[in-house]
Amino acid sequence: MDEEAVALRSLGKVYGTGAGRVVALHEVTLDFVTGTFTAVMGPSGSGKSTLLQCAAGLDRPTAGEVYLAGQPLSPLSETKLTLLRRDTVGFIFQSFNLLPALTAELNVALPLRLAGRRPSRREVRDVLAAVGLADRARHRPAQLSGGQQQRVAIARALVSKPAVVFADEPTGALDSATGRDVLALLRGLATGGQTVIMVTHDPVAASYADRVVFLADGAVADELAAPTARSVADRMTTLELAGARS
Ligand SMILES: Nc1ncnc2c1ncn2[C@@H]1O[C@H](COP(=O)(O)OP(=O)(O)OP(=O)(O)O)[C@@H](O)[C@H]1O
Repeated sequence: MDEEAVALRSLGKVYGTGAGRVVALHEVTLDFVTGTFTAVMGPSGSGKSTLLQCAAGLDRPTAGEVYLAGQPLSPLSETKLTLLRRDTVGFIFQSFNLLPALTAELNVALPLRLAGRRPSRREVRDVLAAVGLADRARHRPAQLSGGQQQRVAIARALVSKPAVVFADEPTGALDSATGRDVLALLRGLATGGQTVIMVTHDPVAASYADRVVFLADGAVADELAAPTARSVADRMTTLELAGARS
């Protein structure tokens, strides 16, 4: 399975028991080929965030298997899983989770320091430059705009050069111009050989991907290759109408 950076096999996730039981994912089988950019879309509650959390090894599925870099996750202890995540994946969330007391460069360096490495200033400055923040390295989050903070968070996710980048609504809090910059950056990562998996509600954001996977009621409802904003929006309307009828 070396061509797939991430593979999901008959993945299931059930939350709660009895009357409070929710089936968030059911029999989801998907491959995310190395060097591709996939957008995951679907109505609210369709299981997008759950899929991302399970695929990234942040949450355990209740059925099926996740393969990350060819490695099945279910046999791994929490410690081994943490190490694999640290070496393999980067996360970008809508909330930036930067440490307010640290400068941009210290925020970016943090994951490497936590992994016991002492990153060179050059390494950190290069990744800040890649997100267009070369001149902001010494600024703290409160001295940066929302878009700049998101780019610091992206630099932090990228500094360890992860094989797989997971992004949950990465442009949700950004204005459209900054959002486009972030999407172009994610597109560039995939072109450079990293694998990007992004949850979004926005057809324009999805159009930057190579493929869109549509979820409905915790299952894969459809896929679209070479998406355009128009084709994604049309497909979503069709799925929503089908959902409203069922
Ligand atoms: N920790 C939890 N406990 C119980 N139910 C949960 C939990 N997390 C998610 N769910 C339920 O699982 C289903 C899928 O949720 P999920 O957050 O994955 O959907 P989503 O497609 O990301 O939604 P949204 O677009 O609104 O963020 C929903 O019915 C949700 O209420």
